[in-house]
Amino acid sequence: FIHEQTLFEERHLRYISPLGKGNFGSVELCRYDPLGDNTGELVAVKKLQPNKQSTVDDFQKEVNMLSILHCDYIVKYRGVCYSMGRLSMSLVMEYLPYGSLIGYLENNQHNINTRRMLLFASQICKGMEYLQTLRYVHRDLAARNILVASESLVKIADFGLTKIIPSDKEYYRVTQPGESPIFWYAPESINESRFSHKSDVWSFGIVLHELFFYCDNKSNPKRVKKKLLINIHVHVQCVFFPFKMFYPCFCFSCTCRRLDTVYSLMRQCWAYNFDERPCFSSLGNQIETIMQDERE
Ligand SMILES: CC(C)(Nc1nc(-c2c[nH]c3ncc(Cl)cc23)ncc1F)C(=O)NCC(F)(F)F
Repeated sequence: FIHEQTLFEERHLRYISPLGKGNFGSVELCRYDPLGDNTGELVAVKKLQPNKQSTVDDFQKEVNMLSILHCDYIVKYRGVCYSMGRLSMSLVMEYLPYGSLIGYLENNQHNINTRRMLLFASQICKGMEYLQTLRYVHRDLAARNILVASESLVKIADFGLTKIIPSDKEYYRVTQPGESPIFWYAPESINESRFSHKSDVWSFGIVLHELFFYCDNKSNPKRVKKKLLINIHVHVQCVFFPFKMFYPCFCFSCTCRRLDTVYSLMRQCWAYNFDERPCFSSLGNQIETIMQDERE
């Protein structure tokens, strides 16, 4: 079934530049300019590229899932654009000028402070709490999939891998795992292709690491893992217990007086047994508490 969808006419959608390649599609920056005088709004347009992994049906599901999300911490869906006589479809989303969080951290690593990163972390928590109320499992929570809307607002984006947990289960089992970003995956997701809100919590722990300890390339998760892959064959424990890998290179670009409390948040998210991991509301409360302390 098609939700009431705002229709963008292809002839008014002016291509500006490529934004990037996400799950199942490339996203372009366009201006929707029906008046033809360049006063139209900038939008991010995700074109479907049906391939072995994704069909038009999957894309329609992603559109339907996004179209019902209304949350300050989730990228806004604007509508759809049909082209080639409804043969191909594009997803139109709001354009956020500051780009992805990972790019923002790389470009601003020396002038973002602990308070701002705690604020971003609590906003991601709130966005994930909202998704959980709809039984959505994001399955690709990572700083590359968070957008920066302003100096004080981030939003969760890229719902290409998101699944809805059936009402009679507490997890979603994926049949054909795609090119899995295993470094952000919980052990049960790697071992059994099992995804739940608690596997999103594990990924949130990695995002916390990206936020707080992303001070330069050498401590960024992918490079740390690559270095390990090159230097030694990675023991299971290194992938499943990121803290074993990170602790030594916990460097600080920000003088965070609360290393132990932020680090304990990550440790909670990285509990091997998913039942022992906190839920997003508990994580949100703990982050708010650290923010209060930071204020004193
Ligand atoms: C695949 C795509 C395009 N990649 C990028 N988007 C944007 C980017 C910059 N501003 C944006 N406004 C809206 C949207 Cl959907 C993307 C962007 N900037 C850089 C990207 F690599 C993307 O969707 N990434 C996930 C996201 F970053 F959105 F979480």
